[in-house]
Amino acid sequence: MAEYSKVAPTPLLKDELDIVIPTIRNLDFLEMWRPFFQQYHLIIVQDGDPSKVIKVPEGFDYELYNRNDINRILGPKAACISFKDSACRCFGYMVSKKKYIFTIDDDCFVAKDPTGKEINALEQHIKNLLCPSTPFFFNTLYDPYREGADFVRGYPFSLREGVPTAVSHGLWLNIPDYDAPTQLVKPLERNTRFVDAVLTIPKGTLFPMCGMNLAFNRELIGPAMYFGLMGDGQPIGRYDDMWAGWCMKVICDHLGLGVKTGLPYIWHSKASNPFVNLKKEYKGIYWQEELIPFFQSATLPKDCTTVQACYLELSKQVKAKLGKVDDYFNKLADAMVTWIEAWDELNPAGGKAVELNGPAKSSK
Ligand SMILES: O=c1ccn([C@@H]2O[C@H](COP(=O)(O)OP(=O)(O)O[C@H]3O[C@@H](CO)[C@H](O)[C@H]3O)[C@@H](O)[C@H]2O)c(=O)[nH]1
Ligand SMILES: [Mn+2]
Repeated sequence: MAEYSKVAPTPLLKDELDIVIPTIRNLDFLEMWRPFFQQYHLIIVQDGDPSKVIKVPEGFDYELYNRNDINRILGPKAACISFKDSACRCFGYMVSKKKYIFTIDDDCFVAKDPTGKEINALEQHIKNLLCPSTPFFFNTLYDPYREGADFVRGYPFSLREGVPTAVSHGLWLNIPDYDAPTQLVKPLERNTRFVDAVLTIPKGTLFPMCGMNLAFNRELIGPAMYFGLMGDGQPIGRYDDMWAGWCMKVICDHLGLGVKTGLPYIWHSKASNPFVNLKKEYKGIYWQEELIPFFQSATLPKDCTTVQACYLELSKQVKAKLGKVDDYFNKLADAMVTWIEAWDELNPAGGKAVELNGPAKSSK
């Protein structure tokens, strides 16, 4: 079980954590994060036109991959990495060699808590990841491992050790991550509610995972964090993180790993165009009425004891049960297999990841 303490300072993990940023824009937002991010290595996944030069502010240690790099490193397997969609960020998870990942969008800024203090979102994610989760029994006083809280009366002592935390899902002030129809009917709605809580998502419960402010233990669950085929040439968009969240949660439940949501908050500054979003999402809005029952009833065999084995089994079930919903899911099932093949190629089991050709640019 990860070392954590209610009172000792949160470990920086600066040599064990990479920050992955998908981008089609400039990275000026890093200036606001500099106090919290400067000590960490950044993996920047440049989407769209690879000939565009993305300027990284001075003083950050980074590696940057554009589409040419992805194609060069993965060859034909690059087809599983989306183009012209934030889903491309998962390439950063694959090439990282660190134990932890934090991914953030380039229109997310430092938020303030109700006292006006700037929130170090990365520090809170690290706290969440180093602290156990409690998926088997709900603690009504929220996170029992937090200073000033504990397990409440009636909470089984046999369950109080908790389980390792695989994912920490943060939230957003200002522009909430709403779907296009909700954005259209509530264009002016802003999230001003700061809820001071971290919750373990109970076993057997799915949730809509947003990739905007997300951290995970790459060694525990990395191969399941495939942000599915979206964007250019695909019939759907803005379901990349949702797909990853559903697959990840089924696997975490099977392997006895925890998933948390709540703190930390970031300040989401830019509402993407609701009409463009509607075009990307509309098939997903009705497909998901079939996808959710699929994931809710998905079971994995006992002999699936690694994330890769679970993921490949899930891809088989996707093909068998969702292929009839739309041929897209046959393609997605194949892409899930390709993703695992590429992951294992770049991250040989047990060994250091193979240095395949390296990034296009880096600060080194
Ligand atoms: O083609 C693209 C578009 C964008 N990006 C980068 O991805 C993130 C998110 O982009 P943006 O903030 O414009 O979009 P949102 O609607 O706010 O994103 C939310 O919806 C989810 C869609 O999957 C996403 O995970 C959420 O954050 C920025 O960093 C863009 O630069 C891209 O790489 N390619
Ligand atoms: Mn955004």
